[in-house]
Amino acid sequence: MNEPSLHARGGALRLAGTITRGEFTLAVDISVEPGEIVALSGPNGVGKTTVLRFLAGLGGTLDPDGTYTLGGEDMTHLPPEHRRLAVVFQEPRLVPHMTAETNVSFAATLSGIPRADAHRRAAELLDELGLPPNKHTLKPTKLSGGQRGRVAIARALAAQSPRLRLLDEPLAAIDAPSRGPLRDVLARHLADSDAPTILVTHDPTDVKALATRDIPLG
Ligand SMILES: Nc1ncnc2c1ncn2[C@@H]1O[C@H](COP(=O)(O)OP(=O)(O)OP(=O)(O)O)[C@@H](O)[C@H]1O
Repeated sequence: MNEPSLHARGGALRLAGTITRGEFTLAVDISVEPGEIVALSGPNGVGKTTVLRFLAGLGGTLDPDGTYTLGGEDMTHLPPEHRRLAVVFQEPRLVPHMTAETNVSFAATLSGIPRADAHRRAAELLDELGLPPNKHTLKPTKLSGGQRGRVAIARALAAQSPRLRLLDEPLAAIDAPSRGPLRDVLARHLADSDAPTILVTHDPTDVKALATRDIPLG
């Protein structure tokens, strides 16, 4: 039986096999080492988001002969909430009844950070990502798209020791002048992490600044 992996060690990602989502199928063979940041590239519709959604447990199936492991542990049937992933999806998926800061601190506490530290960490991350202090206590519906995007990035960086980071166009909603500084914030935090990271982006500057390797799909 699969136990919650709250204290499971990190390790390499191995994903191989055929992923199916509705009518769409895609053969993948992806390995990412701890600390590696891999850019998943390819044209619109090739299946980048499908791969990330499958890894997060949000949809899609892997053929019975396929492999999805982290540090050797089979993740295929582990409930999403037990996978210890840090994710940024194209739609920010914030918890609607929580404030910006609570969305971030909640992710930190779920990862084992004590509540007081989690609040401090959330405030620091939101500051670092340029969310004005008077917006920290607002709920997502009171924030702009770019502000919600900043909260989603902060949330993905708040969890301690995630086993895998999945970043799907993390800077897509960010205005052009802020993109460079936010890319630097992301780069700094990712450099400190032992988790394997998969980044999906159409921006070559992101790939150059953030990724250590490119995996073309299709
Ligand atoms: N909910 C869904 N159910 C079934 N098929 C879907 C669904 N969403 C997308 N698809 C199909 O899956 C395929 C891959 O889509 P996906 O979003 O993974 O591509 P992508 O590489 O991330 O594209 P983009 O660069 O445009 O974001 C597409 O052909 C798309 O039509």
